[in-house]
Amino acid sequence: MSKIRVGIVGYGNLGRGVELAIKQNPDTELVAVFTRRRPESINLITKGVPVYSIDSAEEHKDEIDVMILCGGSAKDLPEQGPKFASIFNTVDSFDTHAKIPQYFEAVDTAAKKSGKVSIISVGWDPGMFSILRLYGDCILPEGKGYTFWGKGVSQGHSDAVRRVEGVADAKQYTIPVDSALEAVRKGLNPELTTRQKHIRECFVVAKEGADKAKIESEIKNMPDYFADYDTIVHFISQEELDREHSGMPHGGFVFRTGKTGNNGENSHVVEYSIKLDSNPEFTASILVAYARAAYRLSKEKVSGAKTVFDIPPSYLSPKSSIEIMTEFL
Ligand SMILES: NC(=O)C1=CN([C@@H]2O[C@H](COP(=O)(O)OP(=O)(O)OC[C@H]3O[C@@H](n4cnc5c(N)ncnc54)[C@H](OP(=O)(O)O)[C@@H]3O)[C@@H](O)[C@H]2O)C=CC1
Ligand SMILES: N[C@@H](C[C@H]1CC(C(=O)O)=NO1)C(=O)O
Repeated sequence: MSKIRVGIVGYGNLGRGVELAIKQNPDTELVAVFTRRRPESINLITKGVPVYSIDSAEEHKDEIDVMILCGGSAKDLPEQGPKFASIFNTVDSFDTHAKIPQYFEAVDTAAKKSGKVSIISVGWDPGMFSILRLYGDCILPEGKGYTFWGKGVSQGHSDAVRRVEGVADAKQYTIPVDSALEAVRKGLNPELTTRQKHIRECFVVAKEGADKAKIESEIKNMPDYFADYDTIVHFISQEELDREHSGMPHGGFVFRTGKTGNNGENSHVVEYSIKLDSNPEFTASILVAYARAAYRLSKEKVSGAKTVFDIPPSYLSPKSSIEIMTEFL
């Protein structure tokens, strides 16, 4: 059986994660990586896979079944998402939550015109956690939903900080407020603002001569990323960032608390959790599973933009539904 031919656009943390995830999925193969940098400067883990300039991607459109877009959501995907949807079947991890509606429309217009399928905002949040929130909302309509992340490294927020003028490198930690988390776990159904649920802590390497006060202000006031949070900014050296903050662990929780019964006499607390050693490698594994779904949808001549809500779970797996249903026994 022929393998699903995958391309990667953008070779950063997520791009490397996808390269590794493809090795763990025998029905897929990595065909090529596309980058905005000099291709010869990119050292892949997989020998023999070509690296091309992003500008040459269309020349390879007949060689690739699904292109996985690994650019940053803050600046890259708003342009790359629609552009690549006009040429390839795509999967991406766009995670600027507030901007997902307009991103969906832009990608949908391009994909419908090209007859391609594009699954957007794939990952764990948005992505898997979105699905868990939907289940909770549907199953316990008389209830409340809560999402907590961390403590861990948000790739989206770290990427957004790295794009600030004067920043050479950065990592952002998301820290849940313990008292909020415990109140939810106890089923107290607290009313919590965004600011009451998480703190954001950034470790930033400033470029030589950069205006640190301006950088700090731009971070703390950044709409959709930091403006609604209490944010701490530390300026450190590149050596310290590399030494103390090289990992990208993360994790999170999705809760649903609700009542059932004639007079709401029965209470329920549903909790899902993940604990990740590598945020990018875990996210990449989700992207590759959805690349399998995009491939199957393309064979059914489906086109346009889709979210994770539109994808039958069985399309993620190389196994049959019945096999999956019983294999845990
Ligand atoms: N939905 C979800 O659950 C999740 C979503 N994400 C999303 O994934 C996005 C990508 O994250 P991540 O891979 O960590 O971001 P990176 O900063 O590592 O990479 C982003 C892009 O920057 C370029 N790049 C990478 N390294 C360098 C470098 N050393 N010098 C110059 N350019 C570089 C690459 O493009 P090029 O090769 O073209 O230069 C790459 O595609 C995040 O913005 C986030 O939105 C991440 C985790 C979870
Ligand atoms: N999209 C996130 C994945 C989770 C983590 C997160 C956060 O820490 O704010 N929000 O969603 C990421 O880029 O890591």
